[in-house]
Amino acid sequence: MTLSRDSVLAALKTVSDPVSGSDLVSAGLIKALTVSDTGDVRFVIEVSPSQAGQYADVQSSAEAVVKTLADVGTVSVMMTAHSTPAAPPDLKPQRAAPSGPQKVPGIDRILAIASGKGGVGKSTISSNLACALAAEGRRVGLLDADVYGPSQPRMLGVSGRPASPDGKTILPMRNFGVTMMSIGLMTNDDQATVWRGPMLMGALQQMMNQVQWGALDVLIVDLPPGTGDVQMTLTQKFQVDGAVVVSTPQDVALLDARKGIDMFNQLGTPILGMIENMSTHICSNCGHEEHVFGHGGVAKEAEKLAVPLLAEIPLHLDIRMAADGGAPIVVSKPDSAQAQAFRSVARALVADGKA
Ligand SMILES: Nc1ncnc2c1ncn2[C@@H]1O[C@H](COP(=O)(O)OP(=O)(O)OP(=O)(O)O)[C@@H](O)[C@H]1O
Repeated sequence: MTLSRDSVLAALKTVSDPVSGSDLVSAGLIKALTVSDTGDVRFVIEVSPSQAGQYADVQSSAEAVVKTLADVGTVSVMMTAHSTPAAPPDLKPQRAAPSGPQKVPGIDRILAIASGKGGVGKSTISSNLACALAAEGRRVGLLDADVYGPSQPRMLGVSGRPASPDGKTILPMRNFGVTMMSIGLMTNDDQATVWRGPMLMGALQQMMNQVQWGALDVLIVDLPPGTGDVQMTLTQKFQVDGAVVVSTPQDVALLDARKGIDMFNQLGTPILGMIENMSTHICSNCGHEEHVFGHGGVAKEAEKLAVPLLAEIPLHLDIRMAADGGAPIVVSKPDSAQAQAFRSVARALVADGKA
């Protein structure tokens, strides 16, 4: 027998909601419930912050009741709060320093890889850069925060669900010298689309603080495309040391990249530079080069925005095949020109003390 979602929900129905008087499930407080094949259970209890005090014992009661179920594995419960409307401005001088972005213990630097538009190769760049930094001897972590299309497990050739032997911390995956965790591995495939702000915030914090990253020189965060909740939460809660913005040379991708750069500027995150991906197409048969998406667009944009152009990565069949095959080109064809393009970005970042 394997543990079913329904039996977990039935158990949670026996825990009463101290505010509405009904139970946690009927009150709609249980979110993002997942039950793995091995019976590991995770869910979020989402409450209003003004009422959070009344829920002091609810988290432990919910955990306890699920733990009594047959065939249950580890049980991981998170409590999150809805955001409330902003309070009226306090015109008195502030004494306590506002709690700004925090450093994560054990992680020396956080590097965000962003793009304005989807499908421009942000995840491909993240995985290759992570492997290239590992090849430079750096202790590298890769957090796949792309809730809408997590791809790092496939790109790094790892599968299965992350284990949590003590029910509190999560063991990351590891391959090619890179320690990897994906938010996508915490949910069922169809759940990612219903994630909302507070849940994302809770999940991102869990990824940062509860994953056993070990000591890292750099944690690369592969962000979802655009300028949404994940970007905001990451930069507001954690000290992000730099962002790399990936774009193709096309006008439409560049327009979105500009919005991304603008967002990081507003949030005070240093932009380390831009990477032009799919810069030029190199035919894998004859080596002929053509500029499928135009040429030099990102270089011009980088100059205009006064940020460095870190690399121009060609559109090459080998890069796509390596990504789909679960071993990034930096690992599978380390001597190729394409792999060397990633290696030089990694070397430059290390030389600048950025990674
Ligand atoms: N330089 C390249 N040459 C060949 N194929 C590439 C290159 N860069 C990316 N690709 C391919 O393009 C597709 C999209 O890339 P990727 O998933 O990295 O993009 P993304 O920006 O992370 O997308 P999403 O927004 O969906 O997360 C993948 O199939 C990948 O293998």
